[in-house]
Amino acid sequence: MSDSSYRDAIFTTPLDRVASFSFDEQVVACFPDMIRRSVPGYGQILGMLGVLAERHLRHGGHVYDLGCSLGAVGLALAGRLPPDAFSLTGIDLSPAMVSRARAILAEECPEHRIEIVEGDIRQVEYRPASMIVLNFTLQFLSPGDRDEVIARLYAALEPGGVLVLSEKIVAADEQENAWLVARYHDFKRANGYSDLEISQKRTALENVLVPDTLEAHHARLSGAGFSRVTTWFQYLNFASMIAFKEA
Ligand SMILES: Nc1ncnc2c1ncn2[C@@H]1O[C@H](C[S@+](CC[C@H]([NH3+])C(=O)[O-])CC(=O)[O-])[C@@H](O)[C@H]1O
Ligand SMILES: O=C(O)C(=O)Cc1ccccc1
Repeated sequence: MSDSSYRDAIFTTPLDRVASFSFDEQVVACFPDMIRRSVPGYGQILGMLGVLAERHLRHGGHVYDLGCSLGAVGLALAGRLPPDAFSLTGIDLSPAMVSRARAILAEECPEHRIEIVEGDIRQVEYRPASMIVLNFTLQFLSPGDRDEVIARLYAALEPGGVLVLSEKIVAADEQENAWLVARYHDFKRANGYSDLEISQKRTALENVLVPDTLEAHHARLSGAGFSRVTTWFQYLNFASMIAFKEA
């Protein structure tokens, strides 16, 4: 998949005015490279999603991949599970992402029952599901919309179902947060991004990607009814949680 992806050079040159980040054609063309160089643990999380599905997804159950971008979650599950093990609906708001995702999935796993729908995860009518994945998507919704989306996903999950939520996070303690952000910028530098790219991307993401604390995520998930919530992964200011609905 990354073979057909360009290197992310979006913020390499100085811009008079840095526009807000959006998932347009330019981002789609370099997205696999961008996300791998920008999200600590991205590849490891995808690998583990397949393992979590093997353990927690009811055989033949339905999966939602919300904010699916190029369909990486569906590809990861298809890489570990046979076609009869699950069906999956990926949903994304970006038309450019959706058309590219459809092409990738048709090419990579034509036997698996994976459909990609263009839509807003705040408005979809969900059908019963055994597993729901939000892999770095909730962070792009307005903070005021997040409780309701999680409550609706809880309602859509079958008893015994799981929700996996991966997010960029902020630490409540200012010093701890400053250290995490500084090391995150070191991580990006180590992955070939310049100081200019790091700072222009940061500006572009202001008010677009608004991170919550891990505590706020746990409180939201528990408040929606999930009986158990575990942070199973953290790498700097990026984390992934799994929430269980009572069987
Ligand atoms: N309201 C919305 N409804 C639907 N989609 C949305 C909405 N808002 C944003 N998106 C979509 O959420 C995706 C977030 S990227 C997910 C990576 C993927 N999960 C991966 O595992 O590769 C994460 C990142 O780029 O950091 C984008 O494709 C948006 O169009
Ligand atoms: O690059 C960043 O600063 C991030 O927080 C991660 C990211 C990755 C891809 C699109 C938007 C944000």
